[in-house]
Amino acid sequence: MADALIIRGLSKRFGGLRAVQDVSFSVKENETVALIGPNGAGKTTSFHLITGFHRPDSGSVMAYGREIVGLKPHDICAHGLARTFQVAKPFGAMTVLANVMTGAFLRDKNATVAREKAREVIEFVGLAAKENTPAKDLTTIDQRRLEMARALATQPRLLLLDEVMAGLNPSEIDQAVGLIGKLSQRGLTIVIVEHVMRAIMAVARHIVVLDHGQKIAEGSPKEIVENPEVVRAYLGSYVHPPTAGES
Ligand SMILES: Nc1ncnc2c1ncn2[C@@H]1O[C@H](COP(=O)(O)OP(=O)(O)OP(=O)(O)O)[C@@H](O)[C@H]1O
Repeated sequence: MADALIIRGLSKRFGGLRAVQDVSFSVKENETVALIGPNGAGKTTSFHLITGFHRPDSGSVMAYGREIVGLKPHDICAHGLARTFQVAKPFGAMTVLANVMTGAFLRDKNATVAREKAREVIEFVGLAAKENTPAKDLTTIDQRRLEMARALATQPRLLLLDEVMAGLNPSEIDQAVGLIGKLSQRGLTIVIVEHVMRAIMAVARHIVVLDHGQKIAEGSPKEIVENPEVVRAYLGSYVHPPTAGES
């Protein structure tokens, strides 16, 4: 399979803090890759660097054969990379439909076409009954659905999901996992930042682990949960491998 995204030597400092240090990884087309690591590891900053919200100090981001470092977020979105935000930023007073149409307008300025496209993704994420609800009145899971719908309305090839499961209860997490699975079946390439490990294990085929801005491991979910350095830096609180003497 061809590479959708090739990241090489990505670095970003904030004053003296090296938020992302020489990070490299690739994402193949139609693959779901998870970016995990402890708080402050540099995951969201990596998303900001990939999607043009921050400019890296050094490094390269090739998306579908084109260098996108230096492009504006809008142009990166037009190139097929859409993202959600850790803290949802809908237009609160606007309805679900109007919010999603703002995404659809990227591809088509015709309001009728944009409305049609927006309705299609609203239906897909399960918000059809609430298309006229103001965004500020949505529950947490519906706000996440709206975030995804806004991103999907831009018709991306690659979707970057930043902690879309934060604050969801277990059954809502299952619904979100199901939705991500359906997107992958539709052919979308997905990069997901998430702390909910059982969700990561369910959706990701490949995992990249960051710690203090550096990549400390990458591999299949099985390789990652068995990696002692990853367990030490991050997974210790989630996975308890047998200690000496246990079977
Ligand atoms: N705009 C900024 N200015 C200064 N420091 C920043 C800025 N953005 C992020 N940082 C710092 O960079 C480091 C990496 O932050 P980042 O948000 O990328 O981590 P993260 O892995 O996404 O964490 P979390 O899991 O808590 O969301 C942190 O120490 C953070 O405080």
